Amino acid sequence: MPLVTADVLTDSYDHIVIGGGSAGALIAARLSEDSECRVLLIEAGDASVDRPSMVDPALWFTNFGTAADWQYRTVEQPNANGRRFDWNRGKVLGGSSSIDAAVWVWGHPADFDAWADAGNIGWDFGSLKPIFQRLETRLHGSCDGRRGNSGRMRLTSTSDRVPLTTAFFQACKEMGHAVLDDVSGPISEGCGTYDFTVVNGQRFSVTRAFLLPSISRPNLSVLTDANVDSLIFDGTRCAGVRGEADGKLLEIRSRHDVVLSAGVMGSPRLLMRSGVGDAAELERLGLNVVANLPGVGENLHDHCLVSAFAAEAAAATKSVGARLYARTSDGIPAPDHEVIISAWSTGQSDVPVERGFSLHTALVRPQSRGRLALTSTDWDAPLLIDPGYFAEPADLAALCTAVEMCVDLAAAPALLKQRSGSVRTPPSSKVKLREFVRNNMGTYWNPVGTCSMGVDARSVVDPTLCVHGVSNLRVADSSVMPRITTGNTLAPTLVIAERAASLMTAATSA
Ligand SMILES: Cc1cc2nc3c(=O)[nH]c(=O)nc-3n(C[C@H](O)[C@H](O)[C@H](O)COP(=O)(O)OP(=O)(O)OC[C@H]3O[C@@H](n4cnc5c(N)ncnc54)[C@H](O)[C@@H]3O)c2cc1C
Repeated sequence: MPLVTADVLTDSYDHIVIGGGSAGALIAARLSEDSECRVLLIEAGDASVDRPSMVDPALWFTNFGTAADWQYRTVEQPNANGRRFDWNRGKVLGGSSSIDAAVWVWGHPADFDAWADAGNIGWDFGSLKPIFQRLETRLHGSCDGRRGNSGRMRLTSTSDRVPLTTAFFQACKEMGHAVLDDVSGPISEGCGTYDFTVVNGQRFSVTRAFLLPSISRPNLSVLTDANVDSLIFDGTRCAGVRGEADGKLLEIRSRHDVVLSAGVMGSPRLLMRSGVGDAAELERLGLNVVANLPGVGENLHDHCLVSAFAAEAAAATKSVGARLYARTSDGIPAPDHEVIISAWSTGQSDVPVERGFSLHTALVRPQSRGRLALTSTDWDAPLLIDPGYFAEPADLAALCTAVEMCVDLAAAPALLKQRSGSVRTPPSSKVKLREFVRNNMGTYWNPVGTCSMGVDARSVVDPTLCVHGVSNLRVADSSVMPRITTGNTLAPTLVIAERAASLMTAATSA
């Protein structure tokens, strides 16, 4: 891969993009389509995306705890019986899209309409739908005007139905849920198959989709193994970045906007280290205040996932690729939980892992909010990461109801036929079920929200993704989501990135 080294960098570029992850890789590729625009992309991780653990999507979790994982860890969660959680994030070109589970889901239209209703003009579903379509190519399955067929992200659908998939759909039907064509595009209530960012059995990450086809452009410089330490400000104008690569200190200027795409932890961290954040908190740490933005690091939230049910399967099966979106109560604008069926069993029980199946459920419209903060100005100091799991009691209640719905689903006649031998069910008493959920839930790897987009005093970026109170600086990644989407977060993050690139191109050519 033609990458640059620190010694060939020039003193300034038109744009500097910090973080070559999902959003940053796309933005750098898009901005460099203008051959007059010199773009520098800086990534802390390396470029070895051809290691087997990244090429084979089934090995995604084997990247955990390696050098390609930032290996963040939350603080103790009082509502999860004091447990701490490992939060994996990709530290490699392509970022978390290089180590994720490769599921592709747009989200529910109500998610984006709620962003727009909060004052974020242009972020309603109707406006974003063409961007989702423009991003994707669905290699199998119908597009029928709803989905895209000429975008860079190539998707494989799970259209080959193993008996377990058919039984899952039948059981959903028996429980009164709709059976849909697919649940990968705009989410509706019901069950269906979904798409993966996988082509011919290999991961099709953002690096492959966007960066590799652009990387030999003379106006695009991609520097890996380089850590950005802070932003340079001339007054309140962001003028460039400071960092380190190959043991060399870097100080590089940017003519136009610097784009912060360092992810849900990296972006607020760099803002705060550079003097943009809650003034009192920054002063306490001895940092100079450039802009008082109390919302930086606030609004951290995540989906949480629990394995609800496992059973020995009547026949071994390989892949499933189906899920259900449903509601735990009436009166909410969209489904609030997702049920995933997997062709292996999980949990501590005598159900054999390889010859079992499981139902997992995730709370996909959580109300709880946490925060991220610096603990010190030392780069190596751990971040304070508090997702605030179940800070709102309604979240625990909803996840318990979702687990009960999984148990009922597993008892529906169609799935009952797929079971043989041992099963693992959660406790039936309400009190014990709450304990079960507190003790067994974990991250669904979708944290967002720490540089929230909006127009109120707690927001960090405006609807054009420009940071409030300073100039020449945008944030464009999963951190700007004001509230999490109902599905996994890669596709919406790429929509944010596409929109950021369009807004920037329009601004520089104006
Ligand atoms: C294990 C796992 C499984 C997941 N599974 C799915 C899934 O199946 N489907 C789905 O839709 N979503 C999934 N997600 C979520 C999805 O991957 C993320 O929402 C999305 O990739 C976030 O993109 P981002 O650009 O915000 O951040 P990232 O992709 O994490 O990119 C941030 C980049 O910035 C770099 N960086 C950070 N700090 C600095 C610095 N100081 N200097 C230079 N570079 C820096 C990082 O190294 C990284 O490359 C998963 C995530 C994980 C971790």
